[in-house]
Amino acid sequence: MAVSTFSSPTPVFGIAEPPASFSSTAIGWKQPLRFRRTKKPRVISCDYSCIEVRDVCYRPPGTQLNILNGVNFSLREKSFGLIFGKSGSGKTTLLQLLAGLNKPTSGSICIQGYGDDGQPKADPDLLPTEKVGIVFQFPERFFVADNVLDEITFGWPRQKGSLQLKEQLTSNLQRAFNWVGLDSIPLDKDPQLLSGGYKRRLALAIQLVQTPDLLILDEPLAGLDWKARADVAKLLKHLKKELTLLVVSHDLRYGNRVSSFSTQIAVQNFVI
Ligand SMILES: Nc1ncnc2c1ncn2[C@@H]1O[C@H](COP(=O)(O)OP(=O)(O)OP(=O)(O)O)[C@@H](O)[C@H]1O
Repeated sequence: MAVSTFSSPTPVFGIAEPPASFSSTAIGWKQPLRFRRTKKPRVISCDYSCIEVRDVCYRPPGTQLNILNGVNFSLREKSFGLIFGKSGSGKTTLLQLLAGLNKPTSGSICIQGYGDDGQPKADPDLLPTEKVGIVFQFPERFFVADNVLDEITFGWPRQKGSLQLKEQLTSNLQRAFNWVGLDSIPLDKDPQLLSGGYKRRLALAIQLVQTPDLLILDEPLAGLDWKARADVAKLLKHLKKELTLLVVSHDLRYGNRVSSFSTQIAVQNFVI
């Protein structure tokens, strides 16, 4: 498995050496690092932070074999990263660690702040798992409600005392609907009657209400037709302006085209 990161707002296909701070270790599958940069990074003279996975190993409890061995990568805020690797190489395991569903056996997952000189500003903080959103594969299969509003508010607190939190969530909901372009959809519509692309938008909105800093998407385009793929890819490109995106794919060809994840599909949309 390999991890690529991109910080360019407009991806253009290209290959470059990884920055010094970036390294990757093949996991299970001995694949050398593939790093594709889209453009020369802009030199931004201000502080910034990176989500950093440092020497992470994971061995499931009760087993003798590490699924992940010394994984390292750094993903700058508001950038787009891709985890790709063969089936069984450990992608899902890694995203479960990032989302806090499991803990690394060793190593750490943290946020490191840097000054404009590129030097770490202070000790890193552990990545707060409540700031990580995750959209699993085929999220629409897990829809439980019979209307859009109930679907999106399904996990909200039900207790009386949490009015302030609900107000905050409602305001976030409005923003999330605008972000993903769901504002024209009636809230009483059955989610199962939405098109494939709109179902994915709804799954994204559910996560965006919680205002994550990092949004992980497992195969976000899987099972969609070309139009819905173009639609969702365009949306992801838009979302990258607001938060950090990490996309997981088992399709190596998809990985090879990662830098055109947004642009190729946008071109396809343009041509058609
Ligand atoms: N709890 C566990 N105990 C033992 N082995 C496990 C456990 N969880 C996962 N594995 C094994 O670890 C390996 C990596 O699994 P993982 O699901 O992370 O791979 P993946 O890259 O996401 O695969 P895919 O692309 O097929 O979804 C697999 O061989 C899997 O069988």
